[in-house]
Amino acid sequence: MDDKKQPEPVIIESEYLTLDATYQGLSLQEIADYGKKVLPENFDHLREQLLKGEFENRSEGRKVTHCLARSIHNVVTAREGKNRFCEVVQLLRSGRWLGATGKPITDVVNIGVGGSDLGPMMGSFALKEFADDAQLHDLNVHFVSSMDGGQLYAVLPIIDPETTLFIIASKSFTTIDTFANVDTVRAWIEPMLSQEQWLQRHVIGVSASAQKMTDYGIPPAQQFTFDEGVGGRFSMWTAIGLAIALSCGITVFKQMLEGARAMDEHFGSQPLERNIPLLMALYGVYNRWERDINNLAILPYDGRLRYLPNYLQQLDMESNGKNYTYDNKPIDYPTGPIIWGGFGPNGQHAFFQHLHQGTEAFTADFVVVLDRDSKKFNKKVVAKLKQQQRLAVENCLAHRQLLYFGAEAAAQRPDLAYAGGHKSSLLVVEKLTPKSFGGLIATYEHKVYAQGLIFKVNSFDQPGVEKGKVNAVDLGRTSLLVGTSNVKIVDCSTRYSLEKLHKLMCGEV
Ligand SMILES: O=P(O)(O)OC[C@H]1O[C@H](O)[C@H](O)[C@@H](O)[C@@H]1O
Repeated sequence: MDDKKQPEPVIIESEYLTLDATYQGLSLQEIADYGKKVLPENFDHLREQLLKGEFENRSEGRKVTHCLARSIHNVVTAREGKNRFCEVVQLLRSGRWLGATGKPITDVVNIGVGGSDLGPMMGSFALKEFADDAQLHDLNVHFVSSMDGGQLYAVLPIIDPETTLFIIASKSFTTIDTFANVDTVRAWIEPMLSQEQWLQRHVIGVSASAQKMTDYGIPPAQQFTFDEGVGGRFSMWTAIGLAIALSCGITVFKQMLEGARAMDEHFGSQPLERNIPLLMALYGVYNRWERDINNLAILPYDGRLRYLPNYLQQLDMESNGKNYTYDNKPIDYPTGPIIWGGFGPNGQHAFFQHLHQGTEAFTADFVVVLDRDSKKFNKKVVAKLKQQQRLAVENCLAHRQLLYFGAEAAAQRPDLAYAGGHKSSLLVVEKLTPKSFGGLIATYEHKVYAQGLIFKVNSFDQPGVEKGKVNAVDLGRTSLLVGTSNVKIVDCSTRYSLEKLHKLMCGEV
């Protein structure tokens, strides 16, 4: 197979990140020529518009402004115009924020879903070890997103209403999942605190709508807003990232923004042949259109990045999973792929068998971090941890090599034949730092943007999800009617479960 010949190296370095696209099996010249064919003629202008916050999100009638959000100066309360964000982070991290009964806050629960959960959770987890050690007070940060209350079930027993603060994170401040969790919390605090006490000392709201937070009863000094033009899946750079700042400190948060800004600069200034997000976008489109591969596995080989696949799933699939163009014409060609994946080293012991010898086509992004420092352990332990990091990198390289080149089997062992030929990229981060992390996430944002332009979709709306929400409300109304004569359910499968649910709720089963 041609594909398995020694490929030409395609290795592009940037400040925090290297893209090794050698195993995409297309030379730099070939992918650059492809780019010239598929990129819109005015790509340079559109790229500049994005970076300046001037790109038009047509269906929602506003500009796309997440690149402007990458500055701590923008993470302020709209109300007071001063940097209350930093102040609040410092108060909470130093134990000087007291609850209504005078006890310091020890636990913070971020209640949000989608973009109001995935970014803050990923960032807090990835950057925890960089937490500013000078803090006097240890703050535990928890995440609750699921509408079924399953996560609350686990968190409520380990926190105390008197020492817990809740971040209600919701761009729209209407999402039912989030407010279902908040309602349960409001019932839970009752024996210890009044609703008034809770709102005054135990809640921070983050939303694009100050009015909705005020209507909800959140004091202005505990409200953080951000621009409507920042989509939910692009909002971790705004006050939605409060949980990251609380977990790791304001310096870490600022450095993360700085890393993202450096990648904005790279994306905006580098020619196609040296532009990492753009090359990633082009290889992705090539795999989708020319090789007919419908999925991309995200495989981080560093435990700190274990939530990256979940995050990128929303970023990419909600942005480019579209079958209509930005000017509302039906699309008859493939658009964004299915994004899936998981923590690479553990995946080796779980789903990699299918990658090596299954019958489906896929592509993958392997993400490795070469080295790590830790001031938290003695020299001997640090040396061991470095060896572990190296072990993970070597495993990553070995598997991806086998996936690309395959292996011949001896005549008597056909089960050991690996067809190979699987295309992948390798993203190399020398050391995971707040800056390189910010740069990595911004790389994917720009990749998704460039692909959206090629697919001719609006990457910044999500009407399918919104229709799903409306249907869920309708079904909820129908559900209440089950058991009465005027119920209208469209299909037998939905009827079966609703009737069973109704009986359970009425105690008939
Ligand atoms: O932040 P919120 O307004 O609560 O929205 C949370 C999530 O809900 C939705 O269903 C959207 O599809 C997501 O893009 C969004 O991140």
